[in-house]
Amino acid sequence: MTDVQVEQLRRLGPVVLVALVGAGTPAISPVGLLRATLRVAETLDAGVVAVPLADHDSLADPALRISVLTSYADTDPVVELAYGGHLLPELADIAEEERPRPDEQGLVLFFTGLSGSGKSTLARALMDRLLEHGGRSLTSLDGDVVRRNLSAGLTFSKEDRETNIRRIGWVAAEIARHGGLAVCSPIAPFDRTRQQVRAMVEEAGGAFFLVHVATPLEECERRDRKGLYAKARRGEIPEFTGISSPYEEPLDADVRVDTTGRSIEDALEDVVDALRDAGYVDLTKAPVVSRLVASAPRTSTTGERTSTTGERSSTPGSHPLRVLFVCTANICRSPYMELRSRVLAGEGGGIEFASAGTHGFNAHPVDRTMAEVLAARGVRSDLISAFASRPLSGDLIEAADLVLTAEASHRQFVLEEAPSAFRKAFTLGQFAESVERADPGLHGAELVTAVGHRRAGTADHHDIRDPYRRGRAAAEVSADQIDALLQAVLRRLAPAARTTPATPETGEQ
Ligand SMILES: Nc1ncnc2c1ncn2[C@@H]1O[C@H](COP(=O)(O)OS(=O)(=O)O)[C@@H](OP(=O)(O)O)[C@H]1O
Ligand SMILES: Nc1ncnc2c1ncn2[C@@H]1O[C@H](COP(=O)(O)OP(=O)(O)O)[C@@H](O)[C@H]1O
Repeated sequence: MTDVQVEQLRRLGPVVLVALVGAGTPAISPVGLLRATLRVAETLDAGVVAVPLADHDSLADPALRISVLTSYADTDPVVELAYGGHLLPELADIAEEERPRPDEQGLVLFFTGLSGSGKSTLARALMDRLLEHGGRSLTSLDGDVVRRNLSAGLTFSKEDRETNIRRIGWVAAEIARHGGLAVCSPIAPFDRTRQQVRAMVEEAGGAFFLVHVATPLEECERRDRKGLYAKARRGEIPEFTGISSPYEEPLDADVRVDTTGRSIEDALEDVVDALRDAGYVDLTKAPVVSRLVASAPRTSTTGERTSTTGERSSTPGSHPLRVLFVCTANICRSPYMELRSRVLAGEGGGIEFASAGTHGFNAHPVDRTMAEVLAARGVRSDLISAFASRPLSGDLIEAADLVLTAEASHRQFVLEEAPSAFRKAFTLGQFAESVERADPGLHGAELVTAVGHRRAGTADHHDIRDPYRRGRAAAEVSADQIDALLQAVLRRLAPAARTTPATPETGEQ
């Protein structure tokens, strides 16, 4: 309440102050609002009534607010407070207490930059760090993914780009309003639209943190991962940002990162440091362990749940859990994982296993050496000979509930193909380490969801080296490593299944 408003009240004579204290007060909590109203009433000839109202903030429904107020007022006039003025000094302490600490405030991390500058890559790497850290609900609004869903059908005209960015801004602001953290990574080439997003987020009580991925056009064009720059230069794509459509460099970025000649980890540190210095989140500190399980939403028992990132997670009993293993060519490590899992999980585990390769051939058999190792470890020869390799596709990732890769580079590939899979894609080693840390009471799909919200970081020792063409001994080493990890994972994913010992001597027949 401001000095202008109190003056207005004084002129009215005896008044009843109606504090609308329901959900939907954007800038102040119901308790804060009531405390402030009572304090102001002390200085006036005023009574106070607290009325809970579901959503009186909604400007779309002023009729509700007015009808509630008029029914309280009966025949007395209803007066709305004027806008403007300065906050009363006697309310400063309440306002101070109401202000969320920066590390609790809703937060929008907005990456902007040219196509190929590294926005998605850095945003994904940051999300990994945030997920390892835990403690905050996290939503990804990647440019490409938004274009396929929320903004499907929009073109790249100036007008449609602005609509696209405002949509992202609106969703991000709603996430921030509820204390969540949104990571957005569109090109967002226009300063005015970025400013609009900033205003929307701040109006919702959130903080807006702008990361300018300032990789120069020449470097983006040199990378040209999707071949779009070449097409744009040939005139095959009109209005291409940087070539035939402008990119307005931000002057208000919280951090500016040029990724040229730098590793992803190195470039990410600039963002991590800036976030820490701004007081929003300190990813250089130890993770928030206590929220490990509490923050992970449980799946409901009534059907499939679609998360904010669009990935699907199965409800126990609704369908078998679908696990997809991924390596390079899908002839050595991932077939081993797939076929060996079937043996280790046995019947009744409620899990379906599949595999694919980031550079998989179509319909190649299992590598001969690995086939021998599989046979020696109890996998039936008809299963081995029926195996046919295949390349990884977006559809396969989409259909899986859990994607486990041999190496971190495979996981990176998966996320480039399907950025929204970030909660369900892990290296096998990373997932095994994560399940060890998760609530021991969680299994199956619930365990996958929990680990998706809080996982171990990736580490070099998680990678399973490629034994292809390195002889039987190398294949055995990889097989031992995989077996140990599969045992750790399967006994938690499917505790009801019989999980056989890992060693060949005692292997399943
Ligand atoms: N004409 C044109 N200009 C720029 N980009 C184009 C265009 N046509 C298609 N693409 C692909 O779409 C991705 C950019 O979409 P955005 O939604 O982020 O763009 S914008 O913010 O609305 O300007 C962008 O993806 P990223 O490379 O991930 O940025 C491109 O792959
Ligand atoms: N330091 C770095 N940070 C981010 N990306 C990098 C870096 N170095 C090289 N790259 C590569 O640049 C490309 C950036 O692609 P992407 O993240 O999809 O960009 P954008 O989302 O901006 O279009 C990726 O192939 C990535 O591996």
